[in-house]
Amino acid sequence: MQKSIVKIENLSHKYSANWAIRDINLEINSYGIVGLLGSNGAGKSTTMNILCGSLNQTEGNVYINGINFRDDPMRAKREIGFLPQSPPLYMDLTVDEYLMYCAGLRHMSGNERKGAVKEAKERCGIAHFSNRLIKNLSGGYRQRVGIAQAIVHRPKVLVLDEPTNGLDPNQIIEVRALIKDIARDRVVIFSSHILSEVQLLCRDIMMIENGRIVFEDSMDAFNNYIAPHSMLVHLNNMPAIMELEAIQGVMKADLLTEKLVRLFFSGDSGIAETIVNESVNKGWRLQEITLEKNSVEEIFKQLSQHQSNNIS
Ligand SMILES: Nc1ncnc2c1ncn2[C@@H]1O[C@H](COP(=O)(O)OP(=O)(O)OP(=O)(O)O)[C@@H](O)[C@H]1O
Repeated sequence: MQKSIVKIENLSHKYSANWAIRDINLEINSYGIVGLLGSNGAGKSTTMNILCGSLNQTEGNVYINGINFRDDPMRAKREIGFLPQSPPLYMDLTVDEYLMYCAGLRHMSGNERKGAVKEAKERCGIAHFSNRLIKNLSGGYRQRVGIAQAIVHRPKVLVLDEPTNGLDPNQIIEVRALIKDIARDRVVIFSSHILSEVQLLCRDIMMIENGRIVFEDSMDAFNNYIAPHSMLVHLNNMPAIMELEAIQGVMKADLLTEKLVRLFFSGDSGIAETIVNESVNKGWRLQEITLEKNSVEEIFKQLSQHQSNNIS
């Protein structure tokens, strides 16, 4: 049977009296980016810290390449790289000094270190800053150095806790491109509370809310789940509601004002075009159509609701 690259089994963690995460299960069997999405305080950092061996869980097991963290933490840690929310950088070291130091912390031999640092710098696009003090780098380049320290020992699993937080828009684009490239030959677990970022980068998505998984599936399945199901239609000559509800694909029409109606529809993407055609044919004088997308908060609410309905 093929070993999972990452397997999390019934993971729970409690800080003093309060459970921060409860019964998290996850299995990753192929390379690519898995997004961990959750609002503030949902339990992302707790999950990631346990996954990297920085925090000892209260209950459950974490396996990296089949190695149980509890049984052999040293060997499991060799397979994993971690960039925490605040990158662990030494500002008064140069990029080379810092990465050599990190390779040493990863128990790489003297001979091995030089090649590994060179490779990590090239992969992260910082080779030209080898002798620059870290404090003299921009935020985006510091983040690249943070990613380089996390991959210097060539781990097959990389965990990034909100890696684009605090960067300017150009730096965000560059760091995202770097993460995409790095995920070609490893698993990257990436946390964010920005839905659009996770949608852009990730192959799979896991959503946590109040310490519990509320959604876990492919990005495609998620996008289907959150596809808009309603639209606002502004018509100068509003027809009877029954006439609107008779349009194929329209489930329900709610009249909001004399000229504004909300139409609920099933998953059909051609519905807007149908409305335009009907409006032209019947002289409804269409002014505007707006698809109504769910906000992240609404999605969390729906998913949490869905989960508690399933439990009860
Ligand atoms: N060291 C700690 N001691 C006590 N409670 C903690 C500690 N760290 C986190 N918590 C609590 O555990 C819960 C989960 O926190 P966690 O930091 O894992 O969430 P998060 O999803 O990473 O949030 P954020 O996006 O704000 O970083 C929160 O209720 C938080 O207040």
